[in-house]
Amino acid sequence: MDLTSWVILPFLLGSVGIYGLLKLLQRLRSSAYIQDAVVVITGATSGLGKECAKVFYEAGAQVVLCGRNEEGLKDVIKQLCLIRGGAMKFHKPHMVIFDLSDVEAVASAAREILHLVGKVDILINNAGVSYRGAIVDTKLSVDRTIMDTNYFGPVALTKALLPSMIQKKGGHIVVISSVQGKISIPFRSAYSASKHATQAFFDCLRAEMVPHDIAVTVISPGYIQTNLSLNAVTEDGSRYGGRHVFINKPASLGRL
Ligand SMILES: NC(=O)C1=CN([C@@H]2O[C@H](COP(=O)(O)OP(=O)(O)OC[C@H]3O[C@@H](n4cnc5c(N)ncnc54)[C@H](OP(=O)(O)O)[C@@H]3O)[C@@H](O)[C@H]2O)C=CC1
Ligand SMILES: CCCCCCCCCCCCCCCC(=O)OCC(=O)COP(=O)(O)O
Repeated sequence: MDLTSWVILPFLLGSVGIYGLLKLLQRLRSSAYIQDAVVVITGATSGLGKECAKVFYEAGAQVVLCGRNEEGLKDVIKQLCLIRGGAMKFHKPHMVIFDLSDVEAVASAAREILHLVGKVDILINNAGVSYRGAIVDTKLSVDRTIMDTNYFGPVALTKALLPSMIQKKGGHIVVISSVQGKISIPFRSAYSASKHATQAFFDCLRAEMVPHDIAVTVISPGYIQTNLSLNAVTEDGSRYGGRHVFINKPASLGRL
């Protein structure tokens, strides 16, 4: 036998084997982390929230779906119950109905969540609303509406659930911000301001939660085609009702 058969071949096969084993362990560890975990998702009736609900349900999490539209939530739950395959064991999804812009409703929703499932492992602050308008024409009440939903809502829900997470010494808090939480663009002042505030608050929280083993993640997506533009609030508080036209030129700000 030559050098290839005695040294290189066993080395290559061994490396592939070890790599495969590590990958398998990694997969088992991450699915074990999600299996049975309590995952609370706001804005679960549509877009990113609905997709998160599917992914976590499919991985065996106990999902608590939050929203203000009962029929919408029931519809998502029906869709989840049709999912086959994935987790070793599926948990019946829960729903909690409240308007995120009403801080008192948020506090009682947090109590309801803890009563239903006893703890929260992962909180996904996803719900949000868009805004379109010129600053000069926009009523202050509109700025407040956007801040109430996109900033005070997630802040209030997080604060209400935080003591229970600190007590159990662990968990993960996620918030869906936006590229607009880092860069401001014209005619989106209230939205961008709400996302900048969100970024700042959750950055502070991340640092404060280090001793409690609670991870805090701010996610900043770019454009995704969902119902967000459709439901954007305009200068006078009315619904925008249109969709974005994506102009396929890299240099243009086609969605402005
Ligand atoms: N789509 C995009 O391009 C991007 C989105 N994002 C962020 O992602 C998150 C999800 O948005 P996306 O999925 O796109 O949008 P959707 O409009 O599809 O979903 C928004 C969700 O938030 C809920 N929601 C809105 N206001 C309230 C409220 N006051 N109380 C309770 N629930 C409420 C909606 O409920 P209902 O069905 O009752 O309206 C809906 O379930 C938002 O925070 C958004 O800012 C960030 C960057 C890009
Ligand atoms: C060298 C300098 C380059 C500077 C480039 C600036 C580019 C700015 C890009 C801004 C991208 C914003 C992505 C926003 C993602 C987001 O939150 O999308 C949702 C909305 O904005 C709300 O939807 P609507 O359709 O109502 O705007």
